[in-house]
Amino acid sequence: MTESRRADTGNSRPAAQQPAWPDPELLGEVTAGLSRLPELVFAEECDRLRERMGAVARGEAFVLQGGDCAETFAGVTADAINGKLRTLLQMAVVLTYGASVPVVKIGRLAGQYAKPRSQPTETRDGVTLPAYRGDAVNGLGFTPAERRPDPRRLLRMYESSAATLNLVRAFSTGGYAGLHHARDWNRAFVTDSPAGRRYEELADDIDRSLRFMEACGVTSQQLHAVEFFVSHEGLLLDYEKALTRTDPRTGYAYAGSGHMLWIGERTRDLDGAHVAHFARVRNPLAVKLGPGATADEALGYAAGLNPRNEPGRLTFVVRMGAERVRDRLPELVEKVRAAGAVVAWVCDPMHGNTFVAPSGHKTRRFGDIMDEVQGFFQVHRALGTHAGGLHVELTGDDVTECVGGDDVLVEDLHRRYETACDPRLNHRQSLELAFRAAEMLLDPLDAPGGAPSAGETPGIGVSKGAR
Ligand SMILES: O=C[C@H](O)[C@H](O)COP(=O)(O)O
Ligand SMILES: C=C(OP(=O)(O)O)C(=O)O
Repeated sequence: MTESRRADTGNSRPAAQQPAWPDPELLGEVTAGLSRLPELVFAEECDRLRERMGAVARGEAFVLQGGDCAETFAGVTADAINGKLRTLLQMAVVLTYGASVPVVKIGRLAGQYAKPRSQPTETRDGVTLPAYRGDAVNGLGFTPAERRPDPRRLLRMYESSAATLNLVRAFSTGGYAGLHHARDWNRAFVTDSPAGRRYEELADDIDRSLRFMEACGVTSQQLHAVEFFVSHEGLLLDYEKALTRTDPRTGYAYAGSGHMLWIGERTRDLDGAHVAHFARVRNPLAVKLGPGATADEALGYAAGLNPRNEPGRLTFVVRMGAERVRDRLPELVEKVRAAGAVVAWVCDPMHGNTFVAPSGHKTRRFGDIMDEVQGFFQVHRALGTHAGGLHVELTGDDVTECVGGDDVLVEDLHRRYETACDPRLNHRQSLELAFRAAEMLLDPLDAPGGAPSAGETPGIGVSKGAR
């Protein structure tokens, strides 16, 4: 099995992290079928998100991007999707209200079905099989049949994304996402936590403000709907290419698979097929930057992916790790600014802080996550640049995958460890992160930062997953 192969992306660059599809003929049939299906998102929506991200790049707004590490086909249920949406909306309300900043809301949703992996194979008890690469490629079960890449899964990716997006659209425009329901979003969750109680108080404040506005005769449609976008890693070039469409209005190509696509840490080779492919589409794009990213690379993405230097086209999602963000980030930000490149800077405090607990679970400490967020805000405050947003892996479910925050201990990890790939924040941890981030946005120097919270054991664990 080869780890990478050339995808037919209209260029002959090497494509990293592509599955070794065993049946090229079947792959061809599937991608031909996909290319006949309607796009999942519309060019106008992508343009609108690019405008919103332009406000982030100019320092006028903040972006919250979040959702599963790996969506699964079995996870396409109304409860699971609503839980993620409500969690994101609650976090956005906390940030908007707490820090008085408009928040652009983007899900890691409706397309996050493929994963890049550190190793192409996995070995258990002497048996070696292909690594799980997301439901779009193979199954999580550790059997040869499950782990065999099957291109028909790309069709299920499309269908699952369409079903999810349908719910997202209904949710965001059907009334329930309006601010009048801010309290209701909390109802289905366990509210008996410090962050849950704090949220209830905030919802009271919002209710009072809305009643005041209504009493003054102020009504706005905007209070009854929410603008919500979807994003995923643009990893599987066979799928992305099949979903690329030309916009008849302008003649530009758009990725029809999601509003925003990001290029991952493992596929961001400036001479690679991912950068070449996404340079051709008009969607807003992001590139993940790990601790090894250089300023020259950052400038290369700016030149290659945003040659017109359009605000909102390019976002850098920084995932350096709590230990490195304060050392590594300033040089990148300074050189990008000095070159006059307009980008949005977003913090992913998850991917540089992964380690394996003694129980064998991949996890992250809430304290490390908050420490990286604080370091990110501090760097931008010191340089006078805009800390533009957060990119987090989360779920509305009451999982035990990340330690700390409110109540998850290392001993608890096995209780509800349900992720198909990396550990996610649960609902309580997500809310707590939003409250703390809102405080940091106001004052990154004095806000309570990354001190370990109850339940965390500093110093446990090995194998930092920096890349
Ligand atoms: O989500 C990110 C990556 O796909 C993930 O961290 C890779 O995990 P691995 O190092 O276990 O392959
Ligand atoms: C793979 C991911 O992250 P990164 O590319 O930063 O490792 C991810 O966000 O799912």
